[in-house]
Amino acid sequence: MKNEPVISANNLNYSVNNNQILTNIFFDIYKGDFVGIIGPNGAGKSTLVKIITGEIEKYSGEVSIKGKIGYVPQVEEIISTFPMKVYELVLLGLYKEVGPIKRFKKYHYQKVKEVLQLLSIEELYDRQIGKLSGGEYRRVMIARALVSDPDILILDEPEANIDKPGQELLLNILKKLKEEKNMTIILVSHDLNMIFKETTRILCLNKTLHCHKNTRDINMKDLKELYSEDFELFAHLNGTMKAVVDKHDGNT
Ligand SMILES: Nc1ncnc2c1ncn2[C@@H]1O[C@H](COP(=O)(O)OP(=O)(O)OP(=O)(O)O)[C@@H](O)[C@H]1O
Repeated sequence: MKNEPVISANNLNYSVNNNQILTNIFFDIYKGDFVGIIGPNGAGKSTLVKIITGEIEKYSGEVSIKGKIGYVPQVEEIISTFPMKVYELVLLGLYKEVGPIKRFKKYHYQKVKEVLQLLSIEELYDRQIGKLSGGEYRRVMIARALVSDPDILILDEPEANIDKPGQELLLNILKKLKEEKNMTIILVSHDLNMIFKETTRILCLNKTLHCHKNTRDINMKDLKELYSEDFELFAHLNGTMKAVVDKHDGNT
């Protein structure tokens, strides 16, 4: 029998100004799951993530979370004039633990070094964040999410602005976190190649939950339903994605 879920949504509904954004969402996510959340633009993926992280509080239904969450939000522009060094940004990930009054201790700085090392960016420790490349900045944001040793890591479109080698590196890091720490990982992404390559479960979301299955059980029908008539174009634009889908598509 499986353990208790670490994230559980029970009849979750969310609307803003009478605009229904999420409807009747039920799902359970278990420790060590590597979950991909996919769906078209405006499907409510980021909204769902913000509900899980607690950023959005006024929803109806129940969402229960067991464990500490590390969150890498969708790409924000780097404010190049903002005078902050990489280690200072990563330390902000420990802010909840240290609080507004206490100062960071030596071991907090050590923790920052360790997490930068894990992500192979230790040489960025002292760099100004405004001088980082887009890919470097993404990894620093992941470091900030990981520095507090979360049980659950949530990443919202982390592949944006990163080149192919950078994406491979990112996937390898996520794989390592799952294998070595049995971390629960949630990855929101439009890159279906990336999603199909490493995730174990997929949530297909478009305002309602179309399906929640093992990645290997997702088929073309599920994806066509999710992306509707735009799917053929979408598949074409994604190029090799179709091959990945076909590989998994044992039923049609
Ligand atoms: N604060 C808000 N006020 C009004 N509408 C909102 C608000 N936040 C989100 N929405 C709407 O909710 C819907 C879902 O948005 P959300 O950002 O969650 O989608 P998404 O699936 O993450 O999209 P994308 O793939 O484009 O990032 C959109 O139609 C969006 O315009």
